Amino acid sequence: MSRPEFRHDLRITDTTLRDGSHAMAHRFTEAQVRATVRALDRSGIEVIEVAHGDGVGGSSFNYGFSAIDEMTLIAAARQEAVRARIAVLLVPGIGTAEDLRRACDAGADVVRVATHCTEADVAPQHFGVARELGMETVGFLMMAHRTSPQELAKQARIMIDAGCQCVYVTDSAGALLMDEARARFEALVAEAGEEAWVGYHGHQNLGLGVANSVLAYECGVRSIDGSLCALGAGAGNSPTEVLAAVFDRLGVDTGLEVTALVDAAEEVVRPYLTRWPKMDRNAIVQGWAGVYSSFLLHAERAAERYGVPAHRILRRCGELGFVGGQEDMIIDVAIQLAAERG
Ligand SMILES: CC[C@H](O)CC(=O)C(=O)O
Ligand SMILES: [Mn+2]
Repeated sequence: MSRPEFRHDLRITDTTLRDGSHAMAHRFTEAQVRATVRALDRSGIEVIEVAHGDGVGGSSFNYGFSAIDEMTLIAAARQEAVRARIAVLLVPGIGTAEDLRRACDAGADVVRVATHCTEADVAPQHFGVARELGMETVGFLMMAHRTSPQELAKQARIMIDAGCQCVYVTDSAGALLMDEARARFEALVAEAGEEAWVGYHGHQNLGLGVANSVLAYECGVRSIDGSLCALGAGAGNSPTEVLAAVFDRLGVDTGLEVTALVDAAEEVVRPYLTRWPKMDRNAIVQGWAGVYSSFLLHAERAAERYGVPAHRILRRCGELGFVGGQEDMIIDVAIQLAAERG
C-alpha cells in the first residue's frame, strides 16, 4: 500500500464535526454541518471529518445518542464540499464493517480507524474493508501517552502492514509533554519510512496541542488535526485557525487561508457552541492525570447525579487506568467516591 499524494507540505484535517460532537453532546444539526463544511471547504481544508464523536455507530446509550443520524450528516457534508475529502472515524467494536460501507455510500472518502494504543491488532479487518471500498485509510493510535515510543511504533507497523496509509500519534488525553511527544513522532516517522505518512491529533488539556503540532512538523509529521474554536473533547483540539496562522508564520504551505478560517471560527462555529472548550479545572486534571478527553461530559453528568466533583471522578479514572470504551464505569467511580465521602 502506498501513501496518498498530499496537495501541500502539511495536511490539516479538521475534526470540528467529529471530535466537536463530544462537546456538543452529539447534537449537531444538519444546518450546522452544512454551514461548517461550506466555510471549511472555502478556506482550503483538505479533509473534513464528520461523525458521532465516538465514530460511526457511536450513537448509543453508552456514548450518547446523536440528534441527527450520522449518515444524514455525512451525506450533507458530501453535498457541500467542493474540494475537501470527507472522513469518518471508526472504532472497531463500536462501528462495524457494515457502518463503514454505509458511510462510504453516504460519501465518505477517508476512514480513520481508531484503537487503543496497544490494540492495533483489532484494526486490520476494517482497513481491508476500507481498501476494498477504495477509501483512503488512516490509523489512530489513541491514548498514545500510555505506551512507550517503541511499542507505539510496533503498533503502527501492524496498522501499516494492514493497509493504513497514515498512522497517527493520538494524544487523546492531551497529556503528552513536548519531549514525550517528540519521542513518539520520531519513532513513528522512522517506522513508517516512505510507506505511510505520520499524523498527530492533539488536545489542549495542558495547552500543548499547537506547540506539539509545530514539533510534530519538525519531526517529519505531515498530517495534523485541528478543530475550529478548538471544538472537541476535554479542553478541545488544537484550534484549526491557530494552526493555520502559526504554520503560515513558519512559512509551511498548508494551502489554508488564515482569514477565511478565522472568520469561519468566529462567525459560523462560535454562534452555535453550547460550550466553548476551555482549560478549566476538569480539563486540566484530564491532561495532568492522563484521562481520555471524551470522558469529560460523562464525568460532569455523574458528578451532578451523585454529588461528587467531576475533577475527582476524572482523577480517579486516571488512577484506575481507564481507556476509551469504559464510559459506563465512570458511574461506578462516582458511586464509589460518594460512598467514600459518606
Ligand atoms: C473514539 C473517540 C475519540 O474521541 C477519538 C479521539 O479523537 C481521541 O482519542 O482523541
Ligand atoms: Mn480527540
